[in-house]
Amino acid sequence: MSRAVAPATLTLPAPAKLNRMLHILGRRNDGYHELQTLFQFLDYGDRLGFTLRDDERLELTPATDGVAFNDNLVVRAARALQHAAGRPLPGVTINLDKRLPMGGGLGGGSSNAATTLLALDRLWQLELGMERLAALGLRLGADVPVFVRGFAAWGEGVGERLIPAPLDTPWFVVIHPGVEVSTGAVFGHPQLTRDTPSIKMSRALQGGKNDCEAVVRKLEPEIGRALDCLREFGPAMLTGTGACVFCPFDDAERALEVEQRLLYDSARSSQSGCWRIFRARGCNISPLHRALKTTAAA
Ligand SMILES: C[C@@](CO)(OP(=O)(O)O)[C@H](O)COP(=O)(O)OP(=O)(O)OC[C@H]1O[C@@H](n2ccc(N)nc2=O)[C@H](O)[C@@H]1O
Ligand SMILES: Nc1ncnc2c1ncn2[C@@H]1O[C@H](COP(=O)(O)OP(=O)(O)O)[C@@H](O)[C@H]1O
Repeated sequence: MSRAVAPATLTLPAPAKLNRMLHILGRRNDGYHELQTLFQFLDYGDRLGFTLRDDERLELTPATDGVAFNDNLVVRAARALQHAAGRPLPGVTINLDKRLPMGGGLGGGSSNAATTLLALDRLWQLELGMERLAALGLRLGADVPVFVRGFAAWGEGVGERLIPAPLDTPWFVVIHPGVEVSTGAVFGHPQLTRDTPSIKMSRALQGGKNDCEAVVRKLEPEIGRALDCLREFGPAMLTGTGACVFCPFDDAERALEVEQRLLYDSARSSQSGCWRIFRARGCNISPLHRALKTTAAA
């Protein structure tokens, strides 16, 4: 049977995610927390370009600010695939066009890792399959599997048990309040709510809360200010462990109006003076998977 010729170059999106709600049910023996969450993608994110090389080197351009080469989730994902393949593979130059704020609760690093796994699986013609790729992803971070699988999902466990979630797909106005919170600091906080009873997805789809909000407000009051500001316009929430907050709108025009109002007002509302505000549409199929379907050989 003849195989399709694999492309030598691929350019693909690495979308952001939002947690439309996030409950913490308890703490496991290994210290990780059992969650229930609704993941949804945004049609906004980073972009990665992959070009096969004539040698065996792995290159990443430009360097990611504040992240060492060997710690970069893009590099770790490429190495995990090389290891799984168990045979020598051509090198690759990876270009990362970073737009998502790091540590913002938008899952940028995890999304970069997932895009790398799927792109190199195709370029290197490994055909490892979804289950293997999601399992490799989980070793890189709890949020990687949802980006690998590519459907909006009800996530349980640490977010690795995923079933498709029929979420509405509003427009969102997102604020990055110009501060950072560490995921570890939130999960390690003594006052974190850790005893929310388990619910069914159908109930979560009716609207929910983020159990990290109270602790995140304590750790970074600027995030609380951004939330309060957005709540003047609708049911705003925190994504993941922050720092980003978001508010859904049924129509694009209203989202644009709110975005512009916030851009105008943010100098007054913010204390950090560096809020970043953007608008994006929620999607239940990842832009990565849409692009992979349509990307032909370069
Ligand atoms: C909470 C979520 C929800 O989407 O959002 P983010 O705000 O980080 O995007 C994620 O599950 C985060 O996943 P991820 O960002 O990969 O977390 P990791 O780097 O694996 O974890 C950092 C640290 O947070 C703690 N941690 C993380 C996840 C979890 N379910 N329980 C935990 O206790 C652990 O102490 C861990 O060492
Ligand atoms: N390619 C990458 N992009 C972003 N962050 C990365 C990357 N590689 C490693 N990291 C590390 O992962 C951490 C979490 O990043 P990110 O996934 O963007 O945020 P969050 O988990 O809050 O949604 C960053 O603070 C950074 O140290």
